[in-house]
Order: sequence, then structure tokens, then C-alpha cells
Amino acid sequence: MSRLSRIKSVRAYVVKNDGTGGGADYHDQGDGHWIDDHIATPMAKYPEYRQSRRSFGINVLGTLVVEIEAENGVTGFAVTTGGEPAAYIVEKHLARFLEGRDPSEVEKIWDQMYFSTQYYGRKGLVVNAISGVDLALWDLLGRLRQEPVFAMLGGPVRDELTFYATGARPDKAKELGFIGGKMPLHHGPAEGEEGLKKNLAELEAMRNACGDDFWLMFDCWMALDLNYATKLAHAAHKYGLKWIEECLSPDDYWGYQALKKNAPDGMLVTTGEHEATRWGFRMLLEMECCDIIQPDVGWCGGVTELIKISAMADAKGVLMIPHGSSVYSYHFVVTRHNSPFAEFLMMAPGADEVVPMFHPQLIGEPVPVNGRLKVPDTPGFGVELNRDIALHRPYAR
Ligand SMILES: C[C@H](O)[C@H](O)[C@@H](O)[C@@H](O)C(=O)O
Ligand SMILES: [Mg+2]
Repeated sequence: MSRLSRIKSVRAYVVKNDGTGGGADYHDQGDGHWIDDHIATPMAKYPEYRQSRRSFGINVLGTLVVEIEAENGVTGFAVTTGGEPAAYIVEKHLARFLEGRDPSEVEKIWDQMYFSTQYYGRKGLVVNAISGVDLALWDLLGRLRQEPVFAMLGGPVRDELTFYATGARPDKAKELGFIGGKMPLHHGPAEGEEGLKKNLAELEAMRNACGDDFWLMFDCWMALDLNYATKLAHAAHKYGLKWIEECLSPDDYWGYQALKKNAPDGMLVTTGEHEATRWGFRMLLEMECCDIIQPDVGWCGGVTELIKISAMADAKGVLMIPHGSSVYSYHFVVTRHNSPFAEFLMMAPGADEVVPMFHPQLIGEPVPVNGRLKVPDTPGFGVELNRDIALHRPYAR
């Protein structure tokens, strides 16, 4: 039993939707933002939901803020996607496995959070809530031990992180020093050959703008079927597409297994941001669904689960490049050999300048400069919660 101060209380907040948008539910943006401009999705087969992902509710959950206070007053926190329903799960169900406990018992606490909610959880919202609690717990541990999270994960294996950028302007990403640009796919199968030609025209234009060596990728956000994805991959090959991401439904392991076989030699197939736990990623790995897994540490189960997921991938020689999740992934990536680069999500409306990903929620959130970042050596995840934002605790106990 460690000598650390015990956990006194767990609190779950949401950020009142004051129109500023953004934060951990980063799809919650205003009109005119690239991230909500006619991006292909599984809902795009319905014309009324094709222009805006907000129209079908991509931002319906909002941000979840979890705070964990120790008896000595030291408080850790984290943000993720989950909003009020996740806050309910944290306060009404998960908190009982932390309050009064030793904060160093991350394994036992995770096990109890997961198996006590397995009958209604396992993936999605519930594992987002578990992830938020786990991240806040690792932040608290770092503050109590006065260590950055990366030091508790085995220490850095490289001096700095290098990033590719996700956004509608890979040409700007190249100017800003990133190693590559991941473009949102704008047209799905419902837009037929016309849409496919538009997708390829966008890729050709960016290849011409970025030159031959800059990484270009398509992010397909679960929007395609196997046939369309195969056609797109082969047609995009002549423009040097480095990887094709999340083409199919996260549950279609069989489709991904086929796509990885169908894809042209030299093109990578990636997925995983909407997958959860070691069991979900074991399926992706053992069925050989992809070349890179992309768990989101705020959605897959947190740091405690990502340790297991990453080790499985490492053993199979598969890269683990987390879905963009700011400091929560940076502290992990810097410690893993099979995570040689990281994702940075361009949250400026025009995808043309570097702004903090979870702005305005985190104070001190570091951003890449010239596509690189040295992870700050400060306790926990090294950021503070911006208490000027409109926080609300809907299920206060
Ligand atoms: C750009 C994509 O449509 C998503 O918005 C993005 O968040 C995610 O898929 C990513 O890989 O960053
Ligand atoms: Mg993606």
C-alpha cells in the first residue's frame, strides 16, 4: 500500500454550451469550420444529413470533465467526450470504486470500473467515462508523485514528438512543418462516381501543392463500403496516398481484413479511433485488419488500457498512433517505440494555423512548433483546467 494521500472525492462536470464550442468534444464547432463541411459519414446516404455532421448529432454529447481530489487537497483532472450521460455514469456508478482508495491502485480501479459496467458498457460512452476517470487518476498520481505521466510510463524513448496534421489544408500543414497531412474525405458512396472523382481531384490538387514526398492520407470516418474503399484506394494510389483511414464500420472486422488484402502494395490501412479495450484491439490485430491502430486514449479505456493495447500491437509489429487527443496521447507516444509519430488535429476553422486542440478548456496546452513538440516535464499531464469556462456538475452528490 503506497503512502499517497487517499482519494477523497470524484466529481464530473460538463461544459455548458456557451457557443464557444470546441474543447474535448472537438466536433462541437460553429458554422464554416472545416471539420463540419460536407465530410463523408455513414449518415451521408441521407441527403438531409450530408452537409453537416452536427445535423445528425456528432456534437450531441459535449465535453466531460472529471476531477479527482485527494485528502491532502491535490486534485487531478482530465477532459474527454461524454457530456451529461458520462457525468451520470461517473458520479452514480464509477466514483464508488475510487473514493477512499489509494490512487496508485490504477489496475484494480480500472478492473472494477470496467467489469461493474460490462453489462451495459464495453465500448462507446461508458468506456469514454471510464477513460476520463482513468486519465484524471493518472494526472492525480503525477501531481502526488511530482512526476509527468510519461515518467510513470517508462520514460521517453525520443527527445521530441513529430506530428502529422489532420485538416482540410495539407498544403498549409506542410508550410507549418508537419510531416504529413490527413484530409477528411468529403464524398461517400451515395454520391456515386461523381463524388469519387471529386475526392480524387482534391487529392490530386493537394499532391500537386505539396510535392511528391509529403505524406497525404484520407480519413474516411466509417463512411464507405468495401467495394468503394477498394476502388478509392486503387485510384488514389497514383497520387501516393500513404494510408486510407477508418473506411468501414468499426464492427466490420471482416471488411477491414478484406480491405487490407485488397489495398494496393505500399498503401497502409488504418483504423481504431472508435474501437475500445484490449479485446476490441485484439480482434483488429489477430484478424490482421490494419497496419496502424489508432486508439483514442480518451475513448479506448484510458492510459491503463492503452498500455495493454499498445503492447499487443508492439508484439505484432503494428504501429500504435493514437487518434488526436492532445496531452493525453503525447505523454504515451513519447514512451513507446511503436509510436514513432503523433496526430495533431488542426482546430482552426480554416485548418491553416496551429491552435491548442482542446481550447479553451486546458491552460498550458502545448502545441507543435514546426511540426515538433518536446513534451513538457511537468507533473501529471502538465495542464490546468480553465475554470473561467462555464462548468456545471449535473449530478452533484
Ligand atoms: C477528420 C475526421 O473526419 C474526424 O473529424 C477526425 O476527428 C478523426 O477521424 C481523426 O482521425 O482525427
Ligand atoms: Mg480518423
